[in-house]
Amino acid sequence: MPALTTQERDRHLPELEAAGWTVAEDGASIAKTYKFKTFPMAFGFMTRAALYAEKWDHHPDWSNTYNTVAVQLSTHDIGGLSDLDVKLAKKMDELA
Ligand SMILES: C[C@H](O)[C@H](O)[C@H]1CNC2=NC(N)=NC(=O)C2=N1
Repeated sequence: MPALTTQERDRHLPELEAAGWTVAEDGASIAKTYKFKTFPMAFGFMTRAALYAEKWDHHPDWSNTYNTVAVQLSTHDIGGLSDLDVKLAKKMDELA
């Protein structure tokens, strides 16, 4: 999985930032914290996202506290961002 090119970063990252994702200072990951009304809603979101993570063999670094899910996405194999991070970020926004 290749790293996003400069042009791809310029195309995708502003859109993700507008949707509430923040790009890490080193540019190697993106993060977003989702807040739900209840724990079952937070856990339901994680369950749905987990099915895509497994299907795409691309897994989030995330944590859950009650109704909050903090997500960090990065492509560990390359130590940076790839298409899969953009794809999973968009899917998570769709599922939230
Ligand atoms: C062998 C397997 O394809 C890799 O370990 C996958 C699994 N899930 C992964 N998830 C993430 N976020 N980054 C990876 O590089 C990655 N690699």
